[in-house]
Amino acid sequence: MKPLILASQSPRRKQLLEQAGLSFTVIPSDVEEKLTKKNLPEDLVASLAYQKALNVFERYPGHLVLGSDTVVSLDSHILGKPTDDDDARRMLQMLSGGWHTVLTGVTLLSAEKEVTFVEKTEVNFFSLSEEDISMYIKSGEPVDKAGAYGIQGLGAMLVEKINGDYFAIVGLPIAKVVRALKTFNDHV
Ligand SMILES: Cc1cn([C@H]2C[C@H](O)[C@@H](COP(=O)(O)OP(=O)(O)OP(=O)(O)O)O2)c(=O)[nH]c1=O
Repeated sequence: MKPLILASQSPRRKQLLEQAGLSFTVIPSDVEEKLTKKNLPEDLVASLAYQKALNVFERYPGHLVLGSDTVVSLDSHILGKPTDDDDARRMLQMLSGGWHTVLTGVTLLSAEKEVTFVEKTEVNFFSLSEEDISMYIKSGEPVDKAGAYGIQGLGAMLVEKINGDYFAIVGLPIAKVVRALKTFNDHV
């Protein structure tokens, strides 16, 4: 297989690829993420994952590049990373006491082949008091995370149930990524 590049600044994605025992280099993309309202969340994460992969592939055309993007979707709202504490509060209030969907788009891109797919996981939050939300925001954890929480950290305390792939919530559906990578084996 061609040398693999993870086009992501996310420490969680790096950790998941390491957990899978893969050798790779991290080169974050410099794609500016725009959450356009008109996109369906599926289309948005697929498009951003592709843009991130392409951005790095153009600099390293001899490599196999992995790009990814995660958003939270609730009714017709798409939640990315909060812009500040007030935005994090608004998001956590919206997510309190109900189900939402976490969508993670993945693109694998080499000179010979491209695969893009979207993984959806349903997450049910406990009802959160204002105090729960304030304490969680104070922890600083919401800052760089879609939907203003991280299930792998303190955010685990907010979650009553999930339906789907836990690792896709953290940022990468790792088992499906490894299976998709195997389809690139012919293209050495
Ligand atoms: C919902 C949720 C999201 N997240 C994270 C995963 C992603 O890193 C982040 C969403 O932002 P992304 O824009 O998908 O990724 P990123 O900016 O961290 O990294 P890059 O664009 O370089 O790949 O939210 C968690 O870590 N835990 C969670 O429970």
